[in-house]
Amino acid sequence: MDGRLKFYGWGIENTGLDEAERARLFGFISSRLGVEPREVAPPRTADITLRAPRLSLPASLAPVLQDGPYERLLHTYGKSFPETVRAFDRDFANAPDLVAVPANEADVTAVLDWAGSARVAVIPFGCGSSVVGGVEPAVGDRYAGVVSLDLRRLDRVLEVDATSRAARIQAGILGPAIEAALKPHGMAIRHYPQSFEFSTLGGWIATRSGGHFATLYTHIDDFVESVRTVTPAGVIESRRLPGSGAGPSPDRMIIGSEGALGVITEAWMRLQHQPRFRAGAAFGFPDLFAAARAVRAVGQAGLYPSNLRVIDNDEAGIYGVNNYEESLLILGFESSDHPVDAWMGRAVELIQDLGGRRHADDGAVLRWRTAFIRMPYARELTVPLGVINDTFESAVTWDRFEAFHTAVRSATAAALKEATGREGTVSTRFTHVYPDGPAPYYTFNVRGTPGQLLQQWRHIKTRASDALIAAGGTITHHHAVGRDHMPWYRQQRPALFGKALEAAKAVLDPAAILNPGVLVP
Ligand SMILES: Cc1cc2nc3c(=O)[nH]c(=O)nc-3n(C[C@H](O)[C@H](O)[C@H](O)COP(=O)(O)OP(=O)(O)OC[C@H]3O[C@@H](n4cnc5c(N)ncnc54)[C@H](O)[C@@H]3O)c2cc1C
Repeated sequence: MDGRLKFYGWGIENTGLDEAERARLFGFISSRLGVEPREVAPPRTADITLRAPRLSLPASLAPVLQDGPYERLLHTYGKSFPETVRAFDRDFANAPDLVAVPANEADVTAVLDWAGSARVAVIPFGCGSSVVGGVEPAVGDRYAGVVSLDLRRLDRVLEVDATSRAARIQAGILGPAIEAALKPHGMAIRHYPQSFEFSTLGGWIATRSGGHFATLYTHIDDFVESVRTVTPAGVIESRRLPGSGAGPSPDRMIIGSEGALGVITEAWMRLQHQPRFRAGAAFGFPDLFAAARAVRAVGQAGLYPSNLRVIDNDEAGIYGVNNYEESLLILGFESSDHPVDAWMGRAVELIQDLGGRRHADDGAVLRWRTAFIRMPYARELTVPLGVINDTFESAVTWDRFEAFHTAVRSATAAALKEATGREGTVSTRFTHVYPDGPAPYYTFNVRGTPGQLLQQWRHIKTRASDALIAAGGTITHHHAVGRDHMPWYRQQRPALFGKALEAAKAVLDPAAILNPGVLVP
């Protein structure tokens, strides 16, 4: 990575939207939200006074621990809306006392040993792209202090097993570095979350991230062959196996453990050969429900397209894909082995039978994809102008989908008005699709009131989350639980399962130092 990460926004310092992209963003917030665009300077390290570290550096860990202001600021927040608001408010009250940057697994163990004996909380940190409050050191006053444990020096692909198509990869490596290391072998994981450039393998595993494939290999889970985790009680490493029926899976306990059970240090990951055959098309539908019927037909036909996304009329309009006149269905197939025309042909037939209007070219798809990749840079421009912008995602079975969507969308739209007194926008897309249901992803925007943005956001988030749990969805399909989703995660998970998780945590992390407040209260 060239340059330093921003501690208040997306990507590297001095990068962001270009002039044309800013003009489009500012056009949207002024015409749709009534916000007067202007440029606001972001926070600088020198603007912020941090509390003095409550911990002194133990001599034995001196090469691993840092207490410089930039490192402490960078490790205070992830990239969620409320975190960005607080960063622009120069509120870094929960900054970690120290940042640990271990060079190897022995360093990780040493940090955990010291933290356990000194009652210090430890927050595992990949690249801080959490959007659910997963990395903020907000741990209350039960602890003598907090250390953020950044895995960025564990950044190598260690071994490639070309026969089994798998690689042993360290947890702190960023997406593009995995890609570069595997390229000479003609392989890749082919897991591309939108945050690919600035997120790590360990973060993906810890959060059960959702990636490129819209069907079949939707989550990182599907690519994990085995995983190695350092816990305060010792190391757990699962056996490399293509599959196993030997009891509950140890990998399943670690995948999605969000830094609360241990520090993932490396994993054997299943690889794919690079695709040689591809086919794709875009279709228009009058509305989301019409497109959803076609998606269900393709999703249940056993064709498993790599791409099967829907972007509703609002999302298409906001992203500049069209003029809000239709929902866009994007279809794609890929294979490293065989032509995909037969699968493509059948999917096109199903979609057209259900009313899809095939686009003559892929202009709309390209416009959407470009805006989608660049969108993360928008928040640092809109937050200081008082725009409340956030996303949330879920999954629900097809039998409930239409009622679910109607309830969630209307609760969210109503909450925007209740919170701010103003109309906002709510748009939807499907990120992933299963034979038994879709994963809908919602984005909302509204002009908020500077000084009250956090309370207004909290009201909207609560109403939307209540609605999606009441309508039978999950509080998260791939963004994870973090601190923000805990109230609804507790409602969703079976109570006895919660107890079993607490018991597992008590064994693996007896002093309860790991990411307190996440997954286990
Ligand atoms: C613009 C944007 C787009 C996004 N797009 C997607 C998307 O398409 N799909 C998706 O699933 N998510 C997405 N996310 C969310 C986020 O990128 C994912 O949750 C990602 O997996 C986090 O990776 P990270 O390395 O940044 O982890 P961090 O944010 O640093 O950490 C996330 C959580 O994992 C824990 N953790 C991190 N590393 C380890 C480790 N080695 N061992 C144990 N625990 C660890 C942390 O304690 C924390 O609880 C997006 C976020 C942003 C800001």
